[in-house]
Amino acid sequence: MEVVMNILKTPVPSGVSMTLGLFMIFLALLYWYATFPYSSLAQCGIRHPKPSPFFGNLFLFRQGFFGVHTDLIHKYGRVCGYYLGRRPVVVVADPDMLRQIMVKDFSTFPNRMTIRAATKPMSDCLLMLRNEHWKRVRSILTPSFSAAKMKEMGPLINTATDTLLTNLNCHAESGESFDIHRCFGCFTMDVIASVAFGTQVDSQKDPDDPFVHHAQKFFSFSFFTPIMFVFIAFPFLIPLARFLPNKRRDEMNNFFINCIQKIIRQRDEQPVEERRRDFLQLMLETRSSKECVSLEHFDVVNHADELAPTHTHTNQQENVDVSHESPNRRSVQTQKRMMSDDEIVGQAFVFFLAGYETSSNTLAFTCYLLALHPECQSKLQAEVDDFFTRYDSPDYTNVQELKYLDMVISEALRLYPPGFRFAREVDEDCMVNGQFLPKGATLEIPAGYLHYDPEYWPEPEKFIPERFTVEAKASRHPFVYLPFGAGPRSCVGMRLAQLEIKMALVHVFRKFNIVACIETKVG
Ligand code: HEM
Ligand SMILES: CCCCC[C@@H](/C=C/C=C\C/C=C\C/C=C\CCCC(=O)O)OO
Repeated sequence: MEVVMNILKTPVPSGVSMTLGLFMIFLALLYWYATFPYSSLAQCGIRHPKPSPFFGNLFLFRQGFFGVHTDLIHKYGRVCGYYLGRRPVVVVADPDMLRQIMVKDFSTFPNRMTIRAATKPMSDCLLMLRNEHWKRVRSILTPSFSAAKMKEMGPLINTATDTLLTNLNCHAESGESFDIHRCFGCFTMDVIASVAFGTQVDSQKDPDDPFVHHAQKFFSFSFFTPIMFVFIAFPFLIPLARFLPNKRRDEMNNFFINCIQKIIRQRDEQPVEERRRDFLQLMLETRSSKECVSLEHFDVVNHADELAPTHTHTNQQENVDVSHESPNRRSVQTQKRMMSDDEIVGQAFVFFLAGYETSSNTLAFTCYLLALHPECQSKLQAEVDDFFTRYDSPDYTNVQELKYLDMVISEALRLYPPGFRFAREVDEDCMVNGQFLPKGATLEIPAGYLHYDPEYWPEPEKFIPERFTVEAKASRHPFVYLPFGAGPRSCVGMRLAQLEIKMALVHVFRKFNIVACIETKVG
């Protein structure tokens, strides 16, 4: 008692006890902040791995998405979850549920995952736009990828292919091994610059072409940087991100913005009759447009067209009627068919990037697979040789006769989908196929996982173009093969991608055999 009394008698300075008290309250608040978001998935009955405070399950993804998706789905089921920082993510690998989300209930899920750290011009591009803003821009752009427009692109792509063949011929004659992916990157950059912007970039002739250099800089972005961890743990700080110095990001953004603005100035200075009706011109003409664009029966890129028979079975696009949208999202069904300068630059930016990276990867992986499967390569070469007994050169219409080529490309896209995962946002609490989905969650579509799901793809690791015969396609669920996504928000550039890939490969396999070399990483 004596000791206790002595202790009680010793007066604690009020400043120390106050600080101690405040510190304890701070710790309690910090613990609450660090843990409170991590109940939403469990409340919906969505199973998920145990999240860590502040970062959730972020660190699962250190080695990429594919392995994590496979582990999560095997352990927690086809509808499972995780926390990307504080953001609840529902992984949906149920094909029927995907059909509902991406097509049937599209008006409930029209938006992608929000990336609040995005800066201009990325933040103005179609990938990032939302709701009526997205619908207006998408409806303006869709016609530039119509079948009629693709027919006009054929000669331009053939010109770029001539340069590609010249370069490949130099490599062939040298007898040296070379990086064919780099050749294809320069080819696809030339194609997108030419067909979309009427600009000869000629990156195939300039090994240090600035367009290719800056596009590569964009894709070398690393998500796991110290400052990203701060923003993931404290997302309310993200708006500050755009004010933080980021030399690499700003240099890349400014390069594309300045180049695109220069191309626009050159186009505006051209006599009207000399202006080519390309993708850029279509956007520029909306600056003074008085037209309105109807959004009620929103037209989409129809995957059931003749160029991509692969997709006729997967996820045929219907004209989606979005006029029945929920009251709080009922949109104005017509809007001014206009685009701001920032929107024009934003679309040009994403088309350079998307047009460069995805198609060049697909070309390179297709050649890699054919190099490792010479019997398939010979079968394709036989089809190509037969094609050239009937035609002098490929175009949008006649390439559709090359059925085996389409099967080879489809199988390459299954094994190596450039868009291996993409997302939709849950803007309101809702139910899909009996599963409650909470507002604010992200729905993640694991295309890469679906493409290797043994339930739909026997021996999924094997390269078997015959998986895409008409009969095989008809017997498979359409939403287990999503190389270009599905529904009104699917890839707007699919037709152009398919056309340039097919035209390039027809020319390549008419003239060359592709073989692996000692540097080829097989696996
Ligand atoms: C092999 C080539 C390509 C592949 C595999 C591919 C794949 C994809 C995928 C998976 C998506 C997301 C679809 C969804 O969320 O349902 C997408 C969206 C998009 N792609 Fe592609 N793409 C390719 C080429 C291109 C090209 C050449 C362009 C432009 C010239 C392009 C422009 C876009 C745009 C703008 C979007 C966003 C569409 C929107 O949000 O409305 N893509 N692409
Ligand atoms: C939407 C994911 C697949 C996009 C494939 C697209 C290529 C785009 C090229 C550049 C954009 C780079 C990254 C996209 C950043 C965020 C995407 C939105 C987030 C999400 O939906 O998960 O090919 O056409």
